[in-house]
Parts: sequence; structure tokens; C-alpha cells
Amino acid sequence: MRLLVVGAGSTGGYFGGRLAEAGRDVTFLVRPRRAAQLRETGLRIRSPHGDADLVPQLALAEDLRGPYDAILLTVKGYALQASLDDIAPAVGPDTIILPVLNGMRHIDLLTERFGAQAVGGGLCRCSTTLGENGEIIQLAKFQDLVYGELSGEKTARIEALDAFLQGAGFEARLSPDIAREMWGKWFFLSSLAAATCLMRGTIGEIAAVPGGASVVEAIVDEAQTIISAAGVAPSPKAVATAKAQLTEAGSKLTSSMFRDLEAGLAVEAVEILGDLVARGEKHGISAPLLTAAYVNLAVYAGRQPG
Ligand SMILES: NC(=O)C1=CN([C@@H]2O[C@H](COP(=O)(O)OP(=O)(O)OC[C@H]3O[C@@H](n4cnc5c(N)ncnc54)[C@H](OP(=O)(O)O)[C@@H]3O)[C@@H](O)[C@H]2O)C=CC1
Ligand SMILES: CC(C)(CO)C(=O)C(=O)O
Repeated sequence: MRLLVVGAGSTGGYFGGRLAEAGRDVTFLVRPRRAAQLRETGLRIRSPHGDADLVPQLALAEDLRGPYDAILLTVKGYALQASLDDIAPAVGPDTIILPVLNGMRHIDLLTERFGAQAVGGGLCRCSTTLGENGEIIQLAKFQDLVYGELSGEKTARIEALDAFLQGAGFEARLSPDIAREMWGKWFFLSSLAAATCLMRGTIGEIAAVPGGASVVEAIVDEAQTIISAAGVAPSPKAVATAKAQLTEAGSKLTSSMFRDLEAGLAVEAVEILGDLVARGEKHGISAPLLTAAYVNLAVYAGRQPG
């Protein structure tokens, strides 16, 4: 099996790097600046699970000649539209595209462009970031990659991909209901991102302020109401777990969006919060706290250069 990893950033560089380290046939589709950096420094992973220094197989868009068996799509939501033309030569009739992006909007964009047959479901749980010199830094130990056919079928291609992803040093799991898991992740992540970005702090810092925990619980309630109407309702247990984790005293938990915000980088405001609020509006649901978080981030995004 040949895997094309689109993007060698925090998530693509991490999971793709671990697969390459395990000897799997992995090529990273990168843009010229990242290609030059990786040629100079190699792909470097700094992780509590052990560091790795690799010489990655790289391709620029113009190098792609034909289909790959699978594509692990790891660009940010705001870069997705522009990446579709780049990956088109790598998508054949049997290729499965496995996105790890947060939110659900990318599924519609990918399906419109490549058809439902090409699009699988996926999500990752990890906490990774890029260091000053492009190294991939893993900030916490959790590292799950979950995937499946959106139909829930156990096809030959998803079983082959599952075998390819197993045993590379991270948790890889084939899900019989990946769509439900993606909605569930969006529920948790949108609540976490809204809370940490709006209140500009870690979960522990928010919980330490009187009223902090109740604001977070109200955000979770809004996200739960929208996701239940627009997608797949989180179970009562998932809601209780989210409320407990997102109000935990002393917790250092943040979202990748908060880390990007703190670093002055672009944020996925539209994909993670704007789209959620818009889906709620379609169902007549108003979500003042999620809307405030989205507007806050959209104002920030509007001030970003270029
Ligand atoms: N980081 C984390 O801890 C987690 C992130 N996620 C989600 O995963 C997704 C990816 O995030 P993350 O990996 O952090 O993002 P990063 O910004 O770290 O990496 C994205 C990479 O995609 C590259 N890229 C963009 N467009 C193209 C293109 N057309 N061709 C090739 N490469 C391209 C960028 O390269 P360039 O240098 O050229 O800009 C960049 O290196 C997001 O939706 C995020 O929300 C989910 C769980 C955890
Ligand atoms: C849920 C979490 C925190 C971990 O994967 C995440 O997806 C993110 O930070 O973007």
C-alpha cells in the first residue's frame, strides 16, 4: 500500500512520520517552503513516546503522477479548498481519502469534488504543534487515529488501510461508525475551542475563576443542542464526560485552535465554530456563547495579514 500524506505539519508530520519510521511506504505532499525546510533538517519528531529523525519521501503537487491507495489529509480547514487541485492527480477510482480535520465541513467539500466513493471518515486525537524550526513537538501522550468508511462497511480497502496503520507506535482503530465518532469529536472540540479561545486560557485557568465552569457548561449545552439537531446526538455519558473534563480544576488542556491563536497564526474559526453556529441557525437554534466565540475569532482572523 502507498500512502500520500497531504501536509507535513503537526498532525501529518506526526502520524505520517511514525508510519515512515515503522517502514511503511509514505510520501508527504508538501509545498515548496516546507519541502526546502524538510530537505535541510529532515522530519524531526520530539515526543514523550521517543524522538525520531527521518529523511521523508517528499512530493510537490507537480510531481504527482497517478493514484495512491490512500490519502491522509492533514491540512487546516482554511487550506482545504486550495489543496483539492493539488491532490486530484493522486485520487483514482479505488483511492480512499482519510481526513483528520476537525469539524464536518470538509466531508461536503471532498464529496462534491471527488464523489462519495473516494471519501472516508477519520479523526485524530493528539496534541502536536510545530516548533520554531519546523520540528513536530508532541505536547501530551495521547495519540489516536480513528478511521472507517462513512457507510460503516468493512470494505477490502479499509481493512487494508487498517493493517497498514497498525503497529506504527500510535493507537490506530478502525471504527464501525466513524461518522458518529466525528460528530462526537466535533461536539467536544468545538466546546473546548470556544471556551479556551473566548476566555483565552487553559481549562484549569477558566475553572479557577468564579463562574468559569458554568460558562463552559453552558457552551457544552449549546454545542450538544446543535450537534443533536444537525448530526448525531452525543450520548448523555459523552455530555457528562465533556462537562467533567472541560471544567476540571488544574487541567492544562487547551485546543489546537487556542495554541494557534496564542502564536498569532491563522485559526479555523469558520470550520470549527462558524459552521456549527450556521447549522444551528438552520434548525432555529440560537447559541449566543458559541456565536460570541466565533465572532471573536472571526474578528481576529480579519486582522491577520494576507
Ligand atoms: N495539532 C493538533 O494537535 C490537532 C489538530 N487537529 C486538526 O487537524 C487538522 C490539521 O491540523 P495541523 O496538523 O495541526 O495543522 P498544521 O498547520 O500544523 O499543518 C498543516 C500543514 O498542511 C500544509 N498544507 C496546507 N496546504 C497544503 C497543500 N496544498 N499541499 C501540501 N501541504 C499543504 C501546511 O504546509 P505549509 O507549511 O506549506 O503551510 C502545514 O504544514 C486541523 O483541522 C486541526 O484542527 C486535530 C487534532 C489535534
Ligand atoms: C480534541 C483535541 C484537543 C485533541 O485531539 C483536538 O482535536 C484539538 O486540539 O484540535
